[in-house]
Amino acid sequence: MEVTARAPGKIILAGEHAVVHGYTAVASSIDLYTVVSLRLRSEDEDTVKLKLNDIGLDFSWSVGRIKEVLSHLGSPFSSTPTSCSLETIKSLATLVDEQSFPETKIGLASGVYAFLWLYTSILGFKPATVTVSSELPVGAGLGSSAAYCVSLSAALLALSDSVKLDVSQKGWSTFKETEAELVNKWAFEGEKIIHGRPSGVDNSVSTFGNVIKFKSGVMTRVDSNMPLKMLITNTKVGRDTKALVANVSARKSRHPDAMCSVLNAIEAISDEWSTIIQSHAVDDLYLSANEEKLGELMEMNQGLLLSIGVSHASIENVLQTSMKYKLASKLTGAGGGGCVLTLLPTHISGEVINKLVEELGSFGFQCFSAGIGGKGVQISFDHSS
Ligand SMILES: Nc1ncnc2c1ncn2[C@@H]1O[C@H](COP(=O)(O)OP(=O)(O)OP(=O)(O)O)[C@@H](O)[C@H]1O
Ligand SMILES: C[C@@](O)(CCO)CC(=O)[O-]
Ligand SMILES: [Mg+2]
Repeated sequence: MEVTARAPGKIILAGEHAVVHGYTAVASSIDLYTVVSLRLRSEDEDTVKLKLNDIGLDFSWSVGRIKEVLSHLGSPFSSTPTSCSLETIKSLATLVDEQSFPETKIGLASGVYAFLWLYTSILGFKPATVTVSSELPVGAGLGSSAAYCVSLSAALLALSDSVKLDVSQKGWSTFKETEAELVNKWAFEGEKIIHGRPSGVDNSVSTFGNVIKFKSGVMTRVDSNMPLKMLITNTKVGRDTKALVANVSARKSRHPDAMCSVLNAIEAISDEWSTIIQSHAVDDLYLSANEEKLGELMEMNQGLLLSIGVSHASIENVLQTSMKYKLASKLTGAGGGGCVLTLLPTHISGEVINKLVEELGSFGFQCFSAGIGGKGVQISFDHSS
């Protein structure tokens, strides 16, 4: 039996970083997916194989070796969502090191630890082949880590005893609410291994899809009534969410009062975002006025993100370029490089967009658009294998 799970990436419309400290963020899923396929192997094959197509790495562990390395920690682990201890991460690192992880890709190792933790906790020691491939740029602010953890958790749970699914269904299907919550909780545990201190907004929007508001671990669905179009520019400057989040926390402990004021201002921006996108446009004039307000909110949010230290010269370059066309932009996700959003108002001409994309392209940046606010995680069973 083979199962395939796909989980969407996301854009943060307002409130990244602030959300880590208990302030509101607004996020939306996008129609770019990470896809995980999981095939259980017969017991005599005795290996767990992981193929990470986007980063060009393959792993293969014998089940016996995994048991040997983890048994002193009390594995098989609890099959309910549990945090991975530091001691366990050290043992998982042993399993990864034995596969001669290339030094140049060492920043990607935590994703493999997250896989091993989710795998051994949810499926125990069943031999299997797991393949991951993604339409999302990895480590660029579009929630690749969350889409990875959500799609992995979904595929693993789909073939576990913790979830009872109708395997006769054909095509993509969604999870029931309680099952989706379980997927989300496991994905959060995976995100903790990759991020250190995730707020939970990324895995929640990847699991449940659409537009959400998120504060202090609590998700509220936002009924968006506005057609939103964003140009996404990938600066291709590599960055690491874990390090950026840690830097913001350090700045907060150095300047608690100033940072508190900034984070409060970001929360006010998120709240206004969610009010505006929920309102029904009565006519074109009303829609244009709301688009202008969202543009201003993006400019203010970006200014505040600069003040907490997560912008980057490449991001500022995108802002200045889009400003020449009177368009508002902000970074999305953790910043420090990665992707920038530019709001494309309904009545913008195709000619302006083409010129902007060409100019951004001349700096080596890559522009694309994505559908905003689609479904969350889905699964599909293949009965032929
Ligand atoms: N398709 C993938 N294959 C393998 N590992 C992945 C994949 N997608 C994400 N990862 C893991 O997630 C890490 C990137 O996560 P990170 O949080 O830094 O970036 P992001 O999630 O793309 O951006 P943001 O958190 O700002 O939205 C990688 O280093 C890797 O460990
Ligand atoms: C930077 C951050 O706020 C968003 C990353 O997409 C981190 C988080 O919320 O976990
Ligand atoms: Mg991430």
